[in-house]
Amino acid sequence: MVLEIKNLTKKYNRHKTGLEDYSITLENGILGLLGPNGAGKSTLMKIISTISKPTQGTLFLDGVDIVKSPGHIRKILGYLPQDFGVYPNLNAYEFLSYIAAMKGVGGKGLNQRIELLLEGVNLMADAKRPIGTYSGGMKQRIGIAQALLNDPKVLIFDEPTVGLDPEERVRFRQLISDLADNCIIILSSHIVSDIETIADEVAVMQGGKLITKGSQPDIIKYAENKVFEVLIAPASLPAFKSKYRVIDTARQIDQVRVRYISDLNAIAPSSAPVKVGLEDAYLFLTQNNP
Ligand SMILES: Nc1ncnc2c1ncn2[C@@H]1O[C@H](COP(=O)(O)OP(=O)(O)OP(=O)(O)O)[C@@H](O)[C@H]1O
Repeated sequence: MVLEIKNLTKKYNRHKTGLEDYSITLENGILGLLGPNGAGKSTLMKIISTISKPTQGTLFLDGVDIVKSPGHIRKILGYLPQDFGVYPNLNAYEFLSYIAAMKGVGGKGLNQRIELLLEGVNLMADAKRPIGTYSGGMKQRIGIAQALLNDPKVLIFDEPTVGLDPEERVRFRQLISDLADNCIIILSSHIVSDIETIADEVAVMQGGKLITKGSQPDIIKYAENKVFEVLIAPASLPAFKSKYRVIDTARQIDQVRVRYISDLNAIAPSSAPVKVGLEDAYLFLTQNNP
């Protein structure tokens, strides 16, 4: 499948723009959306899910205009919104059966599919108690399961790992990695490491705009030779922070190890370059595009 998004703009009102002239082309595989609060990640996901209409721009899925024909994507869409709500009195079976009915998914295999999904998100043991008694992470997992009910070909997860413990994060990754060959999967996260372990490609967004999209090695290249480490006295840290863009600090016995972004010709004395990762590149890119 190919999803072609061109010159997408979403204006909520005269003062609020969610997306501005946003163009991106997606094919099967996992795209990680990274961006600070207000970058436009949810706005983009809502427009692709046809929950929200763009002010301008086009979205074509395999050549079909999904703004004009939303039904074309809805029947193959799985969507976990950021503010996913549940019916607290229903148990997991009942809830998934209800969502299946809403999506027009039925047939003989439905119960088996529901069980498979409940196993996939590790909720089998709790499937018969009301969802209202679930923890936040368990509710999130039922949200993940409902998105997968209709065997989707376009899967959109807005902050899917919120509330999941490390073990459940791994389980989530496994669940969606298996689908990525035949599916366009888009997921947003504030946790760079979640995207890092799973995404084939990464799109970095800020202020409603796409800063860049590419494979992880391509994105990481932006920060090469731009990130350094130095040991300084704790008392010098405030002055250091006012001069450099500090990414991270780690307290040593009587010093602080500071990781920071700088041009090579402006680094602090005794600094050493570091091997950069996706988080460094993300911070570098969003810092340079205020
Ligand atoms: N319904 C709305 N009405 C007015 N402005 C909105 C609305 N929804 C989003 N916005 C604004 O659009 C911009 C993009 O918001 P969006 O929720 O898409 O960002 P985000 O990247 O998903 O952020 P977060 O990570 O905080 O969820 C923000 O400035 C936000 O305040």
